[in-house]
Amino acid sequence: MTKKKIGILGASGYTGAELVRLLLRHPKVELVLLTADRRAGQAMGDVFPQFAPYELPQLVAIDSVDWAALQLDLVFCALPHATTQVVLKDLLAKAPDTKVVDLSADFRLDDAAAYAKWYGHEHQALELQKEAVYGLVEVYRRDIKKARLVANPGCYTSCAQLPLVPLLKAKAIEPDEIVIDAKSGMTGAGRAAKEAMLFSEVSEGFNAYGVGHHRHMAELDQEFSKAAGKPVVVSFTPHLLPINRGILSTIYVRGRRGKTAQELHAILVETYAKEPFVHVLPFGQTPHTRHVRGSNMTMIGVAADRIEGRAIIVSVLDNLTKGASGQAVQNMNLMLGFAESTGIDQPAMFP
Ligand SMILES: NC(=O)C1=CN([C@@H]2O[C@H](COP(=O)(O)OP(=O)(O)OC[C@H]3O[C@@H](n4cnc5c(N)ncnc54)[C@H](OP(=O)(O)O)[C@@H]3O)[C@@H](O)[C@H]2O)C=CC1
Ligand SMILES: CC(=O)N[C@@H](CCC(=O)OP(=O)(O)O)C(=O)O
Repeated sequence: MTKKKIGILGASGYTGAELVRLLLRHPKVELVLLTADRRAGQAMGDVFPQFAPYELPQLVAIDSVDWAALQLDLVFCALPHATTQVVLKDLLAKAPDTKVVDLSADFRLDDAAAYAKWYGHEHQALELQKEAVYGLVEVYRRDIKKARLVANPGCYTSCAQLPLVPLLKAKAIEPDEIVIDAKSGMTGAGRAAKEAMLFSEVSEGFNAYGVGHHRHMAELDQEFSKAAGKPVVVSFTPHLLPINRGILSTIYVRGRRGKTAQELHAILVETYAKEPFVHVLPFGQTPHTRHVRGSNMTMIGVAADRIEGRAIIVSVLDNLTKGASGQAVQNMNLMLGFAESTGIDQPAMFP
């Protein structure tokens, strides 16, 4: 079988490099286009020495790409939000048969007004915003298979949605009493240098940020409202953890109509019994970020709170894998008709 032709926009960033790492082992695709901005013109192996032993296309500037001539089967877009919508509008106008998995936040929100409110400007590609399918595979698998443009979910939001969406759909928890206390490793902030991200300023410390106003609340509200069948407003606080990879969310919920923590656990066990990338631990056990590092797995633990009627859920994933590039490859596998786990079934690196 001829291999599918794949491009990665933003291959010199963290999620772009993670895509290259995963796709080098994928038997059904070949990487024919890698783009960069500041690093355009360089070899991938010069930017990331771990790729020097492999044959890869040189990094090029997006402006130099002839989309109509290339006719790629699928493009992963790993660019900053806002830039993404301009680039993809142009790409899909010139190559309408190319499929796209977008890792940015640009196409995750269904509503133009919500986008403008949370991102501070009008969306530049409203038609594409309407067309995009939200790419959390465990929830939208059937729609993703038919989609041309998939909006890969956010890393923080995936970590919270995987335990909470099934519980909201089952009407097993109070939608108005969800509290998500989330901590992310530093690669979540991308590779572009910022003073606040220096080792000397991040190591041996810990802080909350975006308190009460982080943009990921819009994505959580949207997806939780769909799952609950009524508007949900969620409490979510992100923290910057001085580790490279990983997100751990501690989530506080109240069972509805007397549902116990054991019953919530049973719903998650049943929901995910056949899912390759979500593992629910035995009741009372909780996961560590090391259990998922470098893998596409999400691990979920449920325990009873001492406060009657409440439960504590702990969910972990690797922000660069299930939180971004692994999830994106899972989406690609569905969109191109491959087995869903192809190229992303490696277990975690430990320690
Ligand atoms: N990091 C994470 O854990 C997650 C990230 N995301 C999202 O994925 C996207 C990529 O994130 P990440 O890989 O972390 O980001 P990085 O900052 O690490 O990489 C950004 C990439 O985009 C390129 N780029 C930047 N500006 C432009 C521009 N104006 N035109 C063309 N190319 C440009 C950069 O090129 P160069 O380096 O050569 O300048 C680089 O290749 C973002 O939208 C982010 O929100 C989603 C989930 C998780
Ligand atoms: C640690 C850190 O800074 N994390 C980023 C989220 C990661 C990301 O870029 O994800 P999205 O694509 O979902 O926006 C943040 O808080 O904005």
